Amino acid sequence: MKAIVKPTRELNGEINSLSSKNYTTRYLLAAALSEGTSTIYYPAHSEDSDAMRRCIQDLGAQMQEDHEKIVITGFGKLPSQVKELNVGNAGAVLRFLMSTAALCPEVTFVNTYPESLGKRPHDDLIHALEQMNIKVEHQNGKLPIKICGGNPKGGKIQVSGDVSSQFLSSLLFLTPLLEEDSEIEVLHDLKSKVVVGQTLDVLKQAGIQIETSDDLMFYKIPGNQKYLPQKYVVEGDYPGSAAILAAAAVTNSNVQMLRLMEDSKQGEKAAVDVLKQMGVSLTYNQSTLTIHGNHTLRAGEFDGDHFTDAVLALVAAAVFAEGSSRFYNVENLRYKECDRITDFCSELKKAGANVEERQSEIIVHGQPNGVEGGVEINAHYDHRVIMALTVVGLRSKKGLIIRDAQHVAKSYPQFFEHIQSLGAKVQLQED
Ligand SMILES: O=C(O)C1=C[C@@H](OP(=O)(O)O)[C@@H](O)[C@H](O)C1
Ligand SMILES: C=C(OP(=O)(O)O)C(=O)O
Repeated sequence: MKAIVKPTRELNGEINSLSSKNYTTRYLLAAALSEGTSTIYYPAHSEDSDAMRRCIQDLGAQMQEDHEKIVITGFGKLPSQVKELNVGNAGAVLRFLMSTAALCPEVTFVNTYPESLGKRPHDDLIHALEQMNIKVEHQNGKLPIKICGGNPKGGKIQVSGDVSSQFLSSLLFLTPLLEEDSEIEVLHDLKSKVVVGQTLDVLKQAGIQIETSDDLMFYKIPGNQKYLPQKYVVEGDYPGSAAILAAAAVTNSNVQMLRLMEDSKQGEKAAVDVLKQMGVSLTYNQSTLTIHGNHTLRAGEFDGDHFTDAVLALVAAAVFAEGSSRFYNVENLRYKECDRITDFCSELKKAGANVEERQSEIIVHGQPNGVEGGVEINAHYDHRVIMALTVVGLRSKKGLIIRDAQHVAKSYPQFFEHIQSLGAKVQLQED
């Protein structure tokens, strides 16, 4: 599918924000690891969250879903002896389930996106699993990956956190179920630290006890715990909504976004502060966020590790700011659906943006008069590239054509419908 994005000066209206992908994947897994019946209200529907649904069902979770909730009876620590799992292109789902799969004798994660997830590294998690009596067969740390488990053991575990926080989150889900107590030490750095807070939040709601150091680098996890069956309510999604906010920030706009909690633990909530710092007016009234864009943005310097999945959308906004912006501490964007520094910058340059890349930074020289556009963009299998380039296209002179725009469904299938409903001139065309 192609998205033909035309220059658009105004966006107005109200959007019922999509449900949080990161909370949905976590609640689904916590429900599956419980032996009782849990209910999740307003779960997200996207390729990634559907991948988690499908895999936990393959592992033996029973589920029934209607338009508002999903009722799940979990398998506890005794999943079905499934041989193969397909996570699609979902990194978090793969990494979280690599630990869960160790409760089965032998599970192979297949490689269905060789050009995207197939290129992402999982070595750090593999090394941690190997310390737990789990044998892992892999292709240089990449898919396909076979987990030979059956009898995983807790104890002292070290895991590196400088490529992805998902490896640590994965271990935090499995270790409470093991017979032995565990201690997890995070080596090097911990990137995307904020999202570990969401893991701990969900584990706490599921009745799991974990002692955590203040810097989130050390954990004590008692063994023999049980996930309690629970009622969970999924809040709105900041990473996806950040793209709508960026679109509103680069146009003349008056947009309300419903269901975005002001006290959310999602790191990408920082998109609100970043845009405020760039001079955009944003206000909350309970959980409705109103944004007024007036076509004017100021540049700034931002530590992108605090809002990993919103960096691309905010870089897109900075493309139109007065002055030069710097998004630093973002090296791990290189290990996502594509290389979100090199690949993203090359698409931005095609569109006419003035950007520079460093190993762990994106520098944007703003062009308040807009970029040229008039070119075709390669999506690189990346939903966040698609959304960010849509933002750029709205304020380009000749528009943009985004190829393979169907990949937006990885996290936000309604993105184009939502932005069209605000008045964005976007046409979708099947190939
Ligand atoms: O734990 C999670 O659900 C996620 C963690 C982050 O990944 P990294 O820790 O690899 O940065 C984020 O980018 C991803 O979209 C979801
Ligand atoms: C990187 C992302 O997801 P994942 O790592 O789960 O594939 C994302 O949603 O932007």
